[in-house]
Amino acid sequence: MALLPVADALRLLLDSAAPGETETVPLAEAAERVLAEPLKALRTQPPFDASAMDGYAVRAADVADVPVQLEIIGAAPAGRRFAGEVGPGQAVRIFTGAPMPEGADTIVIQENTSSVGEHGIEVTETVAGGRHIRRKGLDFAEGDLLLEAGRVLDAAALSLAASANHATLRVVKRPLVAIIATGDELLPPGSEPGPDQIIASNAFGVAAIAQSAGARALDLGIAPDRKEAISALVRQAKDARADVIVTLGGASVGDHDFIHDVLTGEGVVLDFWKIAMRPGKPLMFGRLGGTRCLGLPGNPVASLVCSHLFLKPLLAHLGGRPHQPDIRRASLAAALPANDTRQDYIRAVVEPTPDGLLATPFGIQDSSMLKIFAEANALIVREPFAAAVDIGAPCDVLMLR
Ligand SMILES: Nc1nc2c(c(=O)[nH]1)N[C@H]1C(S)=C(S)[C@@H](COP(=O)(O)OP(=O)(O)OC[C@H]3O[C@@H](n4cnc5c(N)ncnc54)[C@H](O)[C@@H]3O)O[C@H]1N2
Ligand code: MOO
Repeated sequence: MALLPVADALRLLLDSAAPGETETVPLAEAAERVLAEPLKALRTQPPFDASAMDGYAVRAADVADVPVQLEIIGAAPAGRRFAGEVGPGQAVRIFTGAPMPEGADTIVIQENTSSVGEHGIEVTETVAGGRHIRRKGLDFAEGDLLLEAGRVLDAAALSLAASANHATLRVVKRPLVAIIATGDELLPPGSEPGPDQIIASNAFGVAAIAQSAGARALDLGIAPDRKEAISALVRQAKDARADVIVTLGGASVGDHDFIHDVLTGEGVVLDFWKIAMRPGKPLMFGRLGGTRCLGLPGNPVASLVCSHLFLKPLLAHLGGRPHQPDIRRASLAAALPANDTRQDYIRAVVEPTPDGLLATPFGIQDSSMLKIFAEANALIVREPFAAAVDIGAPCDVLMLR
């Protein structure tokens, strides 16, 4: 049977994947969350004409000719306005952020004054009317639209929401990803493996990728290669109301590869199984009601490459986040042979040179090899049936970091 092209698999996977439920969170917990509804200002900022400088609130007409002496009739620190009115020949000591007193129409900064006795100043520089005054509503007015729905709440957005007097924000719920490892040979890190056992590694990288896409990861541990044991964890994932269930391993066709049977047995309707990609050929995707199920191949590099290419955009869509793979042009530092039927993702180091990016592929690309994956910062992407190419040929690279 012909393998499904990567682009078709991605289309099926993202079909109808849209942001789901929303929740209200305190502002202090809203960083990097996705705003679920447009945000309007609950107040006007500044709520009054305010001084932008430390100095004196005066009448511009009084300081048209300098030097001139003025009488200080009071003070206006930030948070406490001067109650009276500034008359001719008078000034009010004022500080940045304080409301402008009645009668004054400009600010003389204190550097342009000197003290005269206990209650007077001499103004040494003239200043035009309206200087150093922040007008009421300069930043925003009550009712203004401040942030669009879908905005990822970065530093400026959070401070703006706070300034507009929102103590909580309505955000898109972070999708929950339940991760199930499978395999009799697997033990968690920190164990003492027997002679035929290895350490389970995939869940950690997959969880990290899920979290980088704004999701929560729930590691349900390792099921042995028994259908009932795997089914039990799939049900546990359902009970936890996972939006996405990810299984690791058992996706291929061996005698101990049960994921296909378990998922379909649990009622999963498969959208696809096996795609034209290396690594990652046995990738499986289906739906169990509203829950999406992604069966990742067990080989560690296949698990992670499939997570970058499929799980990440799926979670971004479900969480209402933008997702744009970072694909760039580079030239090859090594010749590559002709490609076969599968789209190839080749671990490589991409580095800048005066002539542009240079991509150096690792020589051996077995999909069990994590060390070179950790050294790689990119994947060279080769189309199915791509012709053999020489050193220096252009190529596409998917940047990973
Ligand atoms: N006859 C065929 N055999 C295989 C095919 C095929 O098309 N026909 N495909 C190969 C490809 S491609 C891959 S990828 C693997 C994936 O198979 P599975 O998804 O069934 O994975 P497993 O057999 O369970 O494990 C493969 C390998 O990865 C190790 N593994 C599994 N889970 C983890 C984990 N959580 N952490 C670390 N390592 C893990 C496992 O021990 C195996 O060494 O199938 C090929 N075979
Ligand atoms: O996914 Mo397998 O790792 O293509 O070899």
